[in-house]
Amino acid sequence: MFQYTCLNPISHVGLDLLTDDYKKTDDINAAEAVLVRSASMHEMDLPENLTAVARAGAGVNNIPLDKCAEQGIVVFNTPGANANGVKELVIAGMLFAARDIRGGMEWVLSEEGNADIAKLAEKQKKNFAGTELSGKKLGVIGLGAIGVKVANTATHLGMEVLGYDPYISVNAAWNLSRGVKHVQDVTEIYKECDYITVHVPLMDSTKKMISKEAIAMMKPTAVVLNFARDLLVDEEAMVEALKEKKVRKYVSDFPNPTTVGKEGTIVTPHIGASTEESEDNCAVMAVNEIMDFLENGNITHSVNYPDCNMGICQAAGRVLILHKNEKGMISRYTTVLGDADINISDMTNKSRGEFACTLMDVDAALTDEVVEKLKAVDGVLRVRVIK
Ligand SMILES: NC(=O)c1ccc[n+]([C@@H]2O[C@H](COP(=O)([O-])OP(=O)(O)OC[C@H]3O[C@@H](n4cnc5c(N)ncnc54)[C@H](O)[C@@H]3O)[C@@H](O)[C@H]2O)c1
Ligand SMILES: O=C(O)CC[C@@H](O)C(=O)O
Repeated sequence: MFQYTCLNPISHVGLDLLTDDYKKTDDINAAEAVLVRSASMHEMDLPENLTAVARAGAGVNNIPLDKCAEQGIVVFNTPGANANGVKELVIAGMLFAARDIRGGMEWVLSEEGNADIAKLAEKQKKNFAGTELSGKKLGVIGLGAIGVKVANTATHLGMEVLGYDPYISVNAAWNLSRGVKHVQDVTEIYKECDYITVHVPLMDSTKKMISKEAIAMMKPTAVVLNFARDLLVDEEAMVEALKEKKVRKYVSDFPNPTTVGKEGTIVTPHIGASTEESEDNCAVMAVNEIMDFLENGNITHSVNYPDCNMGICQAAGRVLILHKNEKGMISRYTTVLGDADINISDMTNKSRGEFACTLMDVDAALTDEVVEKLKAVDGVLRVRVIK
């Protein structure tokens, strides 16, 4: 029986995949797996029992990835599972910035009960006029799951699209419309674009990447959209630029005291991924990742360990070892198993930065003594006997 806990509401479409071998607990100390969305895990003590954290979403800045890795806890995310939901809201964000849809709706509500509203509207509508997206230049910074979808859709709206991503994956490049111009220098986007949208992960290297200097390069008519994370933008500088009419609008999905209610801001309550479809997709992917990890030791879409997969175990036993990426680790495991007269029938070893994993199928079940010897190898962070 595997115990899991949810730190945020997770769609039942995903949770329903869990078999009778899984039990939900509210006690994190009893849980082997955590399912989480945006709840911050940075201040949490990570219990001994915990072996896996699945983020039902893309951004993992709410999870202490290295601390988890050091404790042999594998962290997963669900790449692309909510990308369409975010893309659609980004397009809505552009439309809300282009035309005063909200002002117009508020005016209509303020005239509730006015029998002459239809006539009055014809006079008032000039106050809510705007511009069209077609023919405008859009710059997309970060061409991953979301950025590619936004860029491709914008080409269908008649926009001229510039994309910037020095680390673009082969898969993303394949999916990118040929109509998108791939720029090497992000300042081209800052200087030339009418709409600039950012879709990169929040990391030390991307914090405040939309800096005061970047904002100063923008056109006074520019609209900046941020559906990634608020800390990616120097928002103090942004609010100042909006006040001085040096940029036109800032559309953000991350409410905070710096931006809410400030001139030129349009802020939504982190609802980019809040669609039935995105929530279901994320939950299904997260639950499948957790089940394959707990039942088979396979790692798919991890963000702190390498991916590693040997399918379903057909041998007498399987063991997963999470360890430091150091020289000589495998020879130490094979020595322990050889000394115990246990043959390895299949094995895979993968590394990612400082961390690595070794998955081994063996011809005999491992005794407690052998497991203790594997745990005692210097550099080993966790040993999980799968079978
Ligand atoms: N508003 C929401 O509800 C919501 C939902 C999903 C994701 N997000 C945020 O959006 C981010 C992006 O999501 P995604 O699914 O597209 O992720 P992704 O990993 O598929 O794409 C991120 C892209 O950013 C690129 N990148 C990294 N550093 C860069 C840099 N310095 N300059 C340019 N490009 C850079 C990467 O190469 C990658 O292609 C997430 O990390 C998350 O913070 C928000
Ligand atoms: O879980 C959510 O609603 C937000 C998800 C989003 O911020 C993400 O990074 O995937």
